[in-house]
Amino acid sequence: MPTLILLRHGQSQWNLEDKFTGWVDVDLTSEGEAQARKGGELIGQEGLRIDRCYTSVLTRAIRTSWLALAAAKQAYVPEVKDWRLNERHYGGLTGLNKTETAAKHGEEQVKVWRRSYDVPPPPMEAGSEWDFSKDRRYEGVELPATESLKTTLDRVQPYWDAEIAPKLAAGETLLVAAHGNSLRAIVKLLFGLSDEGIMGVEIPTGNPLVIELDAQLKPVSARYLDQARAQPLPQV
Ligand SMILES: O=C(O)[C@H](O)COP(=O)(O)O
Repeated sequence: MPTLILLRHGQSQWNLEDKFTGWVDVDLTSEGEAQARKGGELIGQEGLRIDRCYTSVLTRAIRTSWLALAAAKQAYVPEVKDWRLNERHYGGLTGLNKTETAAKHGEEQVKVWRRSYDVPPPPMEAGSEWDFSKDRRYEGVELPATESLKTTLDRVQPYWDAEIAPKLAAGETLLVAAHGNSLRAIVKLLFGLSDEGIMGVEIPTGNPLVIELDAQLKPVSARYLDQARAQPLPQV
């Protein structure tokens, strides 16, 4: 049965500092490393045999995949990295403290920026200290200045359709180690959630979400392996 394991990276330094991160390449904290290892141990204990791993080009997701695969005793599986699995680009909010931004613009506005489906945060200004245009990871990529969840899904979906879905359709078990919002985009797609339905979905760090799929790649079951740190899931 096709099986997809979605794993959000462990706690990053900017998760800890409560900052909008997006594409900034912030590393894991020691707590985040421990979460990634624990996620991998749980994958191993479940007897899940991973055929392939997909991750973003951001260190926190890549290292989460390495730590988890090693803890699952499957460090040898092939791994592919692609920017299209990156976190959503947080535009002009990048690097700002989330609580301070809510105090300045109001909780409601920040909730719209963080969780609405199609309202993007303000764009990143040209020449910002977080400008990624010289970063060789993004050579040839038409860089966004900001992304909503919708425009994140617009770049995740072609990758999903071309690279990930065919492997699942062939019956593989895949680990996708990525980010809160690139994974929310995949959850919206897989579960057919409405634009409102996805707003309430939160994905905890370092907690493997195992989704079994039928031959049409419709979810037949979904559960977090660490029940103590689980969040509500859409109905299958
Ligand atoms: O980019 C970030 O700041 C986080 O990884 C996800 O942030 P959010 O939960 O505020 O969307």
